[in-house]
Amino acid sequence: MAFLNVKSVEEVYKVINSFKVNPGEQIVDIVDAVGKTLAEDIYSPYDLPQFNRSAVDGYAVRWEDVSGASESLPSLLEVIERLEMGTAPTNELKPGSCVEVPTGGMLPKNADSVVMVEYTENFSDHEVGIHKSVASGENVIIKGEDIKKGEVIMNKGDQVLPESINLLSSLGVTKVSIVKPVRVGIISTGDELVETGEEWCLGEIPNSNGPGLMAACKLWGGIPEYYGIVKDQFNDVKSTLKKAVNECEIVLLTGGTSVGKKDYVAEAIESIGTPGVLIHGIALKPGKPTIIGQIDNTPVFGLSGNPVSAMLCFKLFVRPLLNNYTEEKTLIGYLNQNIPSAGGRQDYVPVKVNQVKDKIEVKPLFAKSNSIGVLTKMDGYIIVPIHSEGLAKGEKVKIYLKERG
Ligand SMILES: Nc1nc2c(c(=O)[nH]1)N[C@H]1C(S)=C(S)[C@@H](COP(=O)(O)OP(=O)(O)OC[C@H]3O[C@@H](n4cnc5c(N)ncnc54)[C@H](O)[C@@H]3O)O[C@H]1N2
Ligand code: MOO
Repeated sequence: MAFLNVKSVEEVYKVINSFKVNPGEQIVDIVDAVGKTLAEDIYSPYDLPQFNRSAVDGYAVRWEDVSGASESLPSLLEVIERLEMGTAPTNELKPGSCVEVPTGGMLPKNADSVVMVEYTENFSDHEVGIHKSVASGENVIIKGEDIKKGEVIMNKGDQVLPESINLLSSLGVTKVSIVKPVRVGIISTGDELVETGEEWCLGEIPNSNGPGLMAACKLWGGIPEYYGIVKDQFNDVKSTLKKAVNECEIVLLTGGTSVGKKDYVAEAIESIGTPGVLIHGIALKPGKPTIIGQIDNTPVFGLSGNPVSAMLCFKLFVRPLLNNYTEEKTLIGYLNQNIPSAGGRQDYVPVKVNQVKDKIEVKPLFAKSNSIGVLTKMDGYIIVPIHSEGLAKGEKVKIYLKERG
């Protein structure tokens, strides 16, 4: 039986890394680019800041005019201008003069430092006493100190974050080119399935994989295209798959991956185009019967009908193709009981974590891959390596936390 020739997870990643998913590029408003991948390097059109600015509310001075100033012997300076925020000074400093500046305000020519207002005393509208000396450059943000004109501020391939939008806005950049979100076709196969929201009879079940996978696509930067429920009929699976392959960059099917009489997914993939099925069977639990194929240039995934397996295999194998990859968050904890394993396959065991005093306690949730409830009860997974026959109580483990985007 084809899928008994299982491939290791590493071999699967080699196949996945060979896939070229190229949805093209698109220019969007910067706020709409958040979470997306940049398709271009971005160069700064300006120095940042664009002018020498004060970091404090105070008086812009020439440092030598206030050297030696103290409470008992203040330096007396002429106030030649009181600068309003958002305007440029109209005067330049001459020896013995100063300009009052607000935080962020532009420094007049020849000013090299700013004395904080707390260390000054207004003698009149045009005279201020300075009670403290400053070093040259003190309380000043120099033009271009943050970013230089022409500097690469973001690289092609970077993920756009809210803080990137702040930076781009500060430089007047309003649109950027991003990699278009990947369109992912989702087909739920199964005679027993009804759409969520519809009534169902005993023996039938609501299609939970369809909405679950659509949500996963959305969360991780793809655009889900839902093709509905398809009965376990070879021709129906084939025609829907063909349509989805023509319209999407990746196609997912759920159900029909095993070796049951009405499991047609592998056959349908083979019947449409080449190279067809590349992998059928992975040394992985849950997810053993997973199918990975390619029809012309479109990767096609036959995910197990079992929801725990479908969601895990999406995360492991489909998500890296969505151009939205961020490092997985992990935690270190200690098992509170033994976990047996058959060996010869990599086990992903759902776990709950609890902080007990100064230690993270890890409780395995021994759930079947059809136990949907575990998807919300679990905090993450731990991995039992392929050649291990289990993990022992007290063992230190890495927890791959359930991700939220
Ligand atoms: N003889 C063997 N049988 C099975 C093997 C095996 O090695 N030899 N492997 C088992 C494993 S492991 C898995 S995983 C499943 C994979 O089954 P299929 O992908 O063919 O899925 P179905 O049989 O269609 O459904 C399995 C299960 O999931 C429910 N399901 C299906 N679709 C949905 C959906 N959209 N939403 C919610 N639930 C769904 C379905 O009702 C079944 O209960 O094969 C084992 N069998
Ligand atoms: O591989 Mo299956 O998802 O364990 O039941």
